[in-house]
Amino acid sequence: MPVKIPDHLPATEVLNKENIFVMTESRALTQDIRALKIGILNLMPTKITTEVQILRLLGNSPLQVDIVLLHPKSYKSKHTPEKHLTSFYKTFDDIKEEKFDGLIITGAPVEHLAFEEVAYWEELKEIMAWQLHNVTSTLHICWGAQAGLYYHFGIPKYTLSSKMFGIFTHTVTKRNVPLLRGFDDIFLAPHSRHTEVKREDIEKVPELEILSESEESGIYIVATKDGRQVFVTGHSEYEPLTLKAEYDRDVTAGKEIEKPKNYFPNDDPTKPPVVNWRSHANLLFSNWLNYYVYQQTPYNINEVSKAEGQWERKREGSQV
Ligand SMILES: CC(=O)SCCNC(=O)CCNC(=O)[C@H](O)C(C)(C)COP(=O)(O)OP(=O)(O)OC[C@H]1O[C@@H](n2cnc3c(N)ncnc32)[C@H](O)[C@@H]1OP(=O)(O)O
Ligand SMILES: N[C@@H](CCO)C(=O)O
Repeated sequence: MPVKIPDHLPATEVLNKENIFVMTESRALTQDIRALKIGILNLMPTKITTEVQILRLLGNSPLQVDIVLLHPKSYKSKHTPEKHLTSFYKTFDDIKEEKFDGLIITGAPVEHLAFEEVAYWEELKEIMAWQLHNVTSTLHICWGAQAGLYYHFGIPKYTLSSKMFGIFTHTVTKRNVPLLRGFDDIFLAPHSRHTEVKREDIEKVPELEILSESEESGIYIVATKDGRQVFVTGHSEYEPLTLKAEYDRDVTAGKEIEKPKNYFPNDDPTKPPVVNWRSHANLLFSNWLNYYVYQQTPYNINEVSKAEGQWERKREGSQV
């Protein structure tokens, strides 16, 4: 939430320059507040687990958030009970006439396929095209990020020689960006993927900025300069035992799999992992929700298509 301060307090200018959100008294008096409408396009096979992980992070804010769960109509999920989907989920057809303040597109275990081979690719393309004019900001996670970067900007994914699996150290590449507000200089986040996107491909796209990366695990956070699309290649939302579950699953299946790096104490899979990425996950989601959704989206949700990116607003010197 913004700090509300007197109109001409000198701190306003200093904090504005640091992108710390302050609201003058006159603006606060005229501010209307409503619940935010956030869609979660859940592409994971472990849908119920993913719901909990994402809702836990979205719930860590004083803002009211209305959640709409979405699944692809063009694909029949093998692992999620039909009853769960019919009870709690909608499809794109149900909501395409509506506007959303935010949309989250999850990961999916389909990296081994070309994007075009994914059963719901045509539907996802439609959703990604729709999102440009009907959602204020979209947060893409892992495969969702690769799919978004490919669909919107033609950025390819590359197969890694071994799975990027574990907890990795990241640094802030671009300072004073609201999404990274309060981030430590070095912070940790989980990765669990067989593919990557490359810096040189992203740097060719003028609309994109690399916000955070890791020496070991590569690109981590990329966003459009207007903040309306955010791409995160890791899984900050993962719970303490999620990587262990993936590791145990692959060991049981007799697959060749290395232990997740920097995860088990002394690299001993019989010991419970120590969580060191939770504070980062909470900050990433609350910054996105606050600065890229709440502060940007119009009070009248039907005007979402007209929402401006925050960088443009800042340049014009107007109050967000
Ligand atoms: C890179 C990232 O984004 S990481 C995020 C993905 N991470 C995870 O999914 C971790 C949890 N998943 C798992 O542990 C496993 O996928 C399991 C245990 C749920 C299932 O494993 P398996 O039975 O070996 O795989 P299976 O062949 O059934 O396919 C798994 C999933 O792949 C996806 N999938 C596979 N082929 C396709 C395809 N052609 N088109 C679309 N989706 C596909 C589906 O999501 C499918 O599950 P669903 O039908 O329930 O949605
Ligand atoms: N996180 C995924 C990677 C595959 O896309 C898994 O281990 O299932």
